[in-house]
Amino acid sequence: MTLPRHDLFDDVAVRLDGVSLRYDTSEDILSGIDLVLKPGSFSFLTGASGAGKTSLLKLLYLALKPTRGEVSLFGRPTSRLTRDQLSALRRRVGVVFQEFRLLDHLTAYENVALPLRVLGRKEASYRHDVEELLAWVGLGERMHSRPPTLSGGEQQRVAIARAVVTQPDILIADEPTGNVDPEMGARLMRLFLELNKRRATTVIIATHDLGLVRQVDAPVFRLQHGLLVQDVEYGPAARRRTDIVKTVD
Ligand SMILES: Nc1ncnc2c1ncn2[C@@H]1O[C@H](COP(=O)(O)OP(=O)(O)OP(=O)(O)O)[C@@H](O)[C@H]1O
Repeated sequence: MTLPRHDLFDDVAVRLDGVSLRYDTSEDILSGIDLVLKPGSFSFLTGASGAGKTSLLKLLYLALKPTRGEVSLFGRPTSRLTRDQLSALRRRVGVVFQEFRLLDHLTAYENVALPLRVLGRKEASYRHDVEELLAWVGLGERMHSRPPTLSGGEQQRVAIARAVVTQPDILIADEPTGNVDPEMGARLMRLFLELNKRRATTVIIATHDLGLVRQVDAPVFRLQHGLLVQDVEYGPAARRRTDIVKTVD
């Protein structure tokens, strides 16, 4: 019996096979990228400004189609899916955008609740969860404030709460600590780690903040000249190994 292709990859959250991306320019921004993210994994994506991090994330949350190659989510190749099938897959992916994309005329609470309203949920069924989530990200006191009156770090946390309120299987965050000080950056990182551990959410975070990357033992994928390499180990365990080598020397 021949299995449908997606059954072969059921233990994979995200898979890229030979993915290339070219905008309307002559050069590939991303070139022949292979990537596998296991369910429940936590990883970083780094690379210089303009290396293609945001572009790669857009492919992962199906906002862009690759020029060549295949993007599969949860074992399903996406290139031939209908619009409705793509929407269903996208609902399992939470995104924290680089520029937040909050609605200024809604309160923090309303912004976070919006994805649930769009899904047709009644407020009584989610009010408690949304309030609890806002308290979890440290915004219990500010939940009725509108984004323009919140600091960058507070807006960032609203964006994170909104991305996770539907309990996505995959969380994609683009420079989620770009607008906060190192202390807040470390706090946000703890939120991502907790989410990853509590719900086994697959998390991938694009950042060029290597200070942040060094706090966590997680694979680091680096984009360079359109290629993806996974050879960088920045986390505490990697540093301990380096220290041992130094001691032996
Ligand atoms: N819609 C687009 N049309 C044409 N070129 C684009 C488009 N979006 C991005 N690019 C180009 O693709 C390249 C990669 O951009 P991308 O935003 O993915 O990089 P990045 O690594 O996320 O950068 P940064 O760290 O500065 O956010 C850049 O040269 C950028 O100018």
